[in-house]
Amino acid sequence: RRPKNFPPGPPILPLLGNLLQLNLKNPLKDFERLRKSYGDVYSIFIGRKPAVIINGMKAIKEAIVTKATDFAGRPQDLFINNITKRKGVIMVDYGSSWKEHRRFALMTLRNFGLGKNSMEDRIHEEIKHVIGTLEKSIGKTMSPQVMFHNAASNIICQVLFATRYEYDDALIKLVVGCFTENTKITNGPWAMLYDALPLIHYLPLPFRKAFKNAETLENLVLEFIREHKRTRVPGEPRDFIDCYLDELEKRDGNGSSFSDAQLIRYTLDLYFAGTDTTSNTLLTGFLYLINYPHIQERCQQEIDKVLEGKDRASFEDRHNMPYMQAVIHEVQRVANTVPLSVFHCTTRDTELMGYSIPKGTMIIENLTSVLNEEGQWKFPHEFNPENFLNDQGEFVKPEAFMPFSAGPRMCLGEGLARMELFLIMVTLLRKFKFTWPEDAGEPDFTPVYGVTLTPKPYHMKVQLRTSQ
Ligand code: HEM
Repeated sequence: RRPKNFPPGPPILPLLGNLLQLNLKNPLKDFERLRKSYGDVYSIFIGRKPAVIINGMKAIKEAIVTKATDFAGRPQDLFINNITKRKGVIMVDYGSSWKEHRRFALMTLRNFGLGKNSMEDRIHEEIKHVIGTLEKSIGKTMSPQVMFHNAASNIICQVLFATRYEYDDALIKLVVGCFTENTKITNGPWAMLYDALPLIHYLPLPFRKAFKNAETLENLVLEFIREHKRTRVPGEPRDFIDCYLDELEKRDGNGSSFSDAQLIRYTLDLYFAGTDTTSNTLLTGFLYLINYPHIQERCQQEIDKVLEGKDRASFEDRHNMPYMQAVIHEVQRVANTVPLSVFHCTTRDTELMGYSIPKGTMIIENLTSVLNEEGQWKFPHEFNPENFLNDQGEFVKPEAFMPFSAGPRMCLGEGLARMELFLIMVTLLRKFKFTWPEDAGEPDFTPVYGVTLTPKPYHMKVQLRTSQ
């Protein structure tokens, strides 16, 4: 039963809750349908667990920005919490450990932006390898999926371990395999059964594979940490792990939440959060740009003009590229890369849009409902950079642009992601022309649902631009 004054929702079945009313392979359409019946704030039961779904900019902002700390928790009773051992940052509940670790990562990532071997240098270094891959495909068609995934993976590996891997490296294949399988298990029926039936936790069922994969990943990172401990020079960090080890030394014995075990999970969290998100956004971007050639050409004209005489783009150049900025933001809007954000949880009894929500309730912010919300966008249902341009052709960012979410739990890697998207897209569009292969049929823009939305695999034709 719904508690008193709880947000309304569809009738609940014993044990199953509303599971039968949702397409678990992709609930986005069901969420939209339920919004039409019950309003912007409604509830469903996932088995016996209540969850409040928040839709539309007004309600989402009231929750995660205005009542920020009330809604800044993470559920702690899910399968994924057992996999991540309640450490790291993404699934850690609101509290001092999360705060300390988040602050540390934000500061560290910001410091990488400075000086020699800055974040820009690291990204450009990786772009050279992407260009190398594309050059081998000139005049041919190629599938960009692995290339973009590896680029995003290598950029975050550079930040974490100051290392990059060849595109067919066995270690990276193992890492990607473990993460892919774990994401699938975590989103699948076995994780749901695990959550609903504690008695089955120790049975040899398919979800045990996820624990094994997690152990493999943790052992790999542990090896990196050991190697860093052997070779580091205190006070002269080469990468994120060195920075953390410096911090660990500084805090030693002060009852701090910093530890080797935290570092292992933190490293995995950052790797996981930083790869599929950026690479799926890039894949979506190129899918649209090759199918909207006039938009691609207009980007190239702007890039040529602004970068004339320069050997490479810098992130600062974005201020002189309103059209490119508009295109990248529009790509992020239609890509809707993390459609339901990461689940939140209320940290105390609270209220939202007149409803009462008890402490510990799972909160699902439906970012999809904001990124295509009618009334917030000039063209909510089409790919159109005009959504981010005013009448003078200047770049403007509407309030409803929240692919990184908002409030205290907002994406911690936003700065890095934006820099990657800008530098990669600008550099590649400057050098190459991308087209849809003549024999590829009609493009399918419908993404595949998951924690991140992924475009269906596609091929693109690569040509060197004549003006370069
Ligand atoms: C286009 C790329 C990206 C998108 C669209 C994206 C989106 C998001 C979203 C929607 C959340 C959930 C926020 C919430 O719970 O309210 C999130 C969290 C997070 N993201 Fe990203 N992200 C991207 C790239 C990255 C990168 C490159 C990193 C790595 C440095 C990263 C690290 C994180 C972390 C650590 C969290 C958890 C923050 C916390 O719980 O405090 N993300 N991201």
